[in-house]
Amino acid sequence: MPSIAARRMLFIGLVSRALQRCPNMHTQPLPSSSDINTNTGTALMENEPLSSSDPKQGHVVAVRGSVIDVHFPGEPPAMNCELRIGDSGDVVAEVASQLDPHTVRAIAITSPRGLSRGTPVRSCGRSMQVPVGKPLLGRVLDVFGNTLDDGESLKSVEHRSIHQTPPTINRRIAKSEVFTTGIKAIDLLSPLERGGKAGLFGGAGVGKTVLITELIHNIVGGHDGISLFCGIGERCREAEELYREMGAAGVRDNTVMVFGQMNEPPGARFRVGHAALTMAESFRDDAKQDVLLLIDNIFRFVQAGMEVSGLLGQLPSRVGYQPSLASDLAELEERICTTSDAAITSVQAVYVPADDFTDPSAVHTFAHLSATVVLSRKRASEGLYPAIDPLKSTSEMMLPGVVGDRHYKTASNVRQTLAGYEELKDIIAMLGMEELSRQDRLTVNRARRLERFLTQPFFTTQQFTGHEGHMVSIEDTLDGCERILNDEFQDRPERDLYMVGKIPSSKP
Ligand SMILES: Nc1ncnc2c1ncn2[C@@H]1O[C@H](COP(=O)(O)OP(=O)(O)OP(=O)(O)O)[C@@H](O)[C@H]1O
Repeated sequence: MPSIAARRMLFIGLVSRALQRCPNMHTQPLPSSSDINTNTGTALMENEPLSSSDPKQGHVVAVRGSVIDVHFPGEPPAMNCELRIGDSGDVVAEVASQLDPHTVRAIAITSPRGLSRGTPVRSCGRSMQVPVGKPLLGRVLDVFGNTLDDGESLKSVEHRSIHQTPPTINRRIAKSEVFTTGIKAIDLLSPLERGGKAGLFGGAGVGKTVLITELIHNIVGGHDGISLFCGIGERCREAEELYREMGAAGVRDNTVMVFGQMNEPPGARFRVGHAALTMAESFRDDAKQDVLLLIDNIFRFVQAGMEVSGLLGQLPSRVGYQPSLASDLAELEERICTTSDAAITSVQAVYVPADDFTDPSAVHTFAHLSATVVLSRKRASEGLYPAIDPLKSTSEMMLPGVVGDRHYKTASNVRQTLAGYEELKDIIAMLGMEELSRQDRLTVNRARRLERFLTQPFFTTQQFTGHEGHMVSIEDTLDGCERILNDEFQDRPERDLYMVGKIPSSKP
């Protein structure tokens, strides 16, 4: 057994040998912030010719997947500065760290295919920019603001940096106003906040995308502001479907769609949320219009950040996530807020890996939201769609002063009844319904009818379910729940309440 001193010597030897092999890796002190020129001068025009004496020009010294090390003879560009690589500047990268006074490490936002050592690089002298303003309406864009539809290019439109600071505290306002969706289970148990952030949490295939599409259908038509859909790391097919559905619903003219889907490099998926927020902020701050921001899926943003962090060689933190998970997420989420000008209301789908709600990505996302709608695999397997878990879904709006006494009381009674049924399930499984007291049997009867009443046929699923879609007002939802809790449907079959909209009034 070698002594501690011998083991320490062995470790030091290994480290110094590794450092000799990669002389660029952290052997030189990182420049202090005063060494780095943050004002990197005027931006280079896209097709400006390169000149070998240009201090903004450098060359590639190493390429490892999406990680590109670039040497600049002069001062290196600042963090987050956009780099154009290759003679035509086709490959775009963003400065992610500085290795020594003349070398930066960048993450490719487009595919780095074809790059080699010595390839010329020019610094744009500014961070990545996207187009903003009214010309974006009705368009489908990528992370750079390039159009993905057949319409005109947006190159001549005003551009703005994707990196913006969140509004200061004195510009923010907090209002408690409910944002109705027409979906019974959401409006009753976890009402969304106007100008707030709501999350739709669920594992794979429990109905997040269907729910977000239905929200678009129900809200966008009645919303008199702008809607912005941001697709992060999901399937390209979903983008195409959404584009068609928006056209069919006649709401595309007031909508902007931005996509960085799963076939794009991690750098693009990591930055597409920032690009979408810059566009949303321009509508809020300049046009003073309310914005509805739908994000599918925020977990993919976290995942892209994890990939970028791994490529940069950072040590992973808990469950393999990037050490900067909390700050990456906060940087994005804190920009979504309501100011005295207008509001950004956001609904975000959150994939929960392996249905584990203690996963750091889910835990950190929870912290930013004012309403959480949790989707349950068990309910989905029973066909109780939308598979919203009534006991786990919550909202900060659920206060008598905000939603009103009647709503608060009905929602509490519904939860209590469903929680009571949950507790009785084990006893029923072991001993059967006969062994329950009369009161418990009544609870089971009400709870099963409530569960069925809270299912809802969606407009977006009517092609394959055969049930016609319904939007239900909160009054009709409260009325239906109260009638079930008052045992009006005690003797009616449960299936009569399954996949219906409102319950028709019994009064003539
Ligand atoms: N409200 C609903 N009514 C009927 N079927 C539904 C409903 N919601 C979801 N489903 C069924 O569940 C399937 C998966 O839904 P969806 O694609 O929305 O899941 P997801 O959570 O977004 O999955 P992923 O994480 O894989 O993207 C749908 O194709 C559909 O068959």
